Amino acid sequence: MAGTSPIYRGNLHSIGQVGSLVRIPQGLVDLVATVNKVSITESVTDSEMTAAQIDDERGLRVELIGQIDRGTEQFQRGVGSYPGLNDPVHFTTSSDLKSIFPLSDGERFRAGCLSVDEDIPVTLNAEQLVVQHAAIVGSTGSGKTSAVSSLLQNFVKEGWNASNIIVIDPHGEYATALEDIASVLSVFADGDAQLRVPYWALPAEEILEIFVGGQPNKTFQNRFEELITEARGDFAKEAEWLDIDPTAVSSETPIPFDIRSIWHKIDAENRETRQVTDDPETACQTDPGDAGDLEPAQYEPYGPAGQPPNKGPKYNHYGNSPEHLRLGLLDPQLRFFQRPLGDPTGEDPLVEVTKGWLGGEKPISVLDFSGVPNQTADIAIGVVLDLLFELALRSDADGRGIGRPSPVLVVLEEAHRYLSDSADGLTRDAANRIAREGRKYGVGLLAVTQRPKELPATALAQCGTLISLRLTNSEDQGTIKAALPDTVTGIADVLPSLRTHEAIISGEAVELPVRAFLDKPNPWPEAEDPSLEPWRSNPEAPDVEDVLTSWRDIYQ
Ligand SMILES: Nc1ncnc2c1ncn2[C@@H]1O[C@H](COP(=O)(O)OP(=O)(O)OP(=O)(O)O)[C@@H](O)[C@H]1O
Repeated sequence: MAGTSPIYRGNLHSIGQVGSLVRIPQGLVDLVATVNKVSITESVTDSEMTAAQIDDERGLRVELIGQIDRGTEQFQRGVGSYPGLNDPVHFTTSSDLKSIFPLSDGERFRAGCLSVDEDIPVTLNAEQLVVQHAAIVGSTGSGKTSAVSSLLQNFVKEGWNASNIIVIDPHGEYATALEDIASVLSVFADGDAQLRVPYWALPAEEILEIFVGGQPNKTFQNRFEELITEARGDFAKEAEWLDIDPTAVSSETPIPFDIRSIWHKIDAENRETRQVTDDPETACQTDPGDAGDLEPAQYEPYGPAGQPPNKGPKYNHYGNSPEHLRLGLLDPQLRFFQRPLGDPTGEDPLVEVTKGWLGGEKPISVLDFSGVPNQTADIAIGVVLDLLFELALRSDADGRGIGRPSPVLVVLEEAHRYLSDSADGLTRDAANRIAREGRKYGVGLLAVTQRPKELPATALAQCGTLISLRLTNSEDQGTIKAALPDTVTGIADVLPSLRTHEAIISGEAVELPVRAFLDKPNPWPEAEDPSLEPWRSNPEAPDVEDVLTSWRDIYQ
């Protein structure tokens, strides 16, 4: 064909776009193939080339993917015959494409439209997408956050309005896009909108990592674990709603305990002076302090040159760690870990907490961790993933739990941060367990990342559907090419030149691998790049007073 952009029935057709489709008539059927590569043969040198030769040597490499029955106009995957030599190749028209790409129905929902023909919708199979895991990858600014927002908006709009979708939102980007269809829980909100991840649901080691950070004094750590085990056991004995053998409780069992009382006890041991070193009755306490208010107990200073008061048996054994723990407990950024506290006579507090994470009556829940230090947010996210997976694992298929009776989809923004080898141990294990085993128990994963290279190969291999936006880094492109089926690796060559919100979608949820424009979200997420307009139009110097006031407010 002469030229590459013919106009047919009023529409412009781009011939030979990588990712576009062609039709090859074969008797009663039309074979359909994807264009994988466009080339000019290298067998002729420039000097020998004539215009005619160049025309002759132009080539498309295509991958046969299916056939359309001319009678019924139905498309089916796979081909029954192969083209012969010199068979003509046609571009596909809108009506060909309509019979290839299924419309939204009770099983599929709209994701966007074909790049080569915006009138043809691209739909995704909801069940395959959710249960078989999926990944959305793309360099920064390629449109990942907007893509997730529009997919979720379309999904709910098209009828899946009682779903359990949990969006882990480390940067607070999704609230504006999803607030009509989601419950938004955030770390600094008040009341029911506050995101809560109780510290007592964590093993002792992680609790210390959150509140003390770094490497706490070893003696302190051992004593902390010992006291936690004791406190969890005592709670188990008392609690009416818990049916657990108190002697089987360890420092890791997720049973409530009061961390402030434990701090107060250890801190007092670290400061205690006594008249007689081995007689606790002779402690020289001047002020008992208050555990609830994090006020330390005070003691008389020890006497000079062996004079009483003497140092208590554990005086200064724990170094600065008790003080670091106190400061951690006072830190407003970590307050969301301190709620709810357990009440042995009340109800299981984890029931309310997990109901909140699942969004209550809303189909989506956004867990906004913005404002929390990365390392701490990562641990909290690990706890959420771990508990959700454990609940799904233990839910009966015909019960009222989550997982097999009602699948959960976890949307994991910045997935490389939680799945990679460098992630916190608890978080890495929880995220990888969902990637590996989630589909068996009805926990789906939608991993969103700008660094696919940093995802473990096993996690990417578990993703049945891959939505690849523009990728500019060659290592990331290599990872995605390796993850794509052999039939579409040619298409992957266009990854660096995709336009914003244009993607290659392949895998279980699509009929065929396609190059598509994903829909615009409405409303948009908080993903707009800041504008430089104020640099031209606003001559006043910035005033940060209000910002400082509201920042300080969180320390009240
Ligand atoms: N469907 C779309 N139509 C038009 N513009 C879009 C679309 N999707 C995204 N954009 C624009 O592209 C820009 C980047 O989008 P977005 O923040 O979603 O990308 P991202 O990959 O999540 O970026 P980052 O990794 O930096 O968070 C935004 O300014 C947005 O307005």
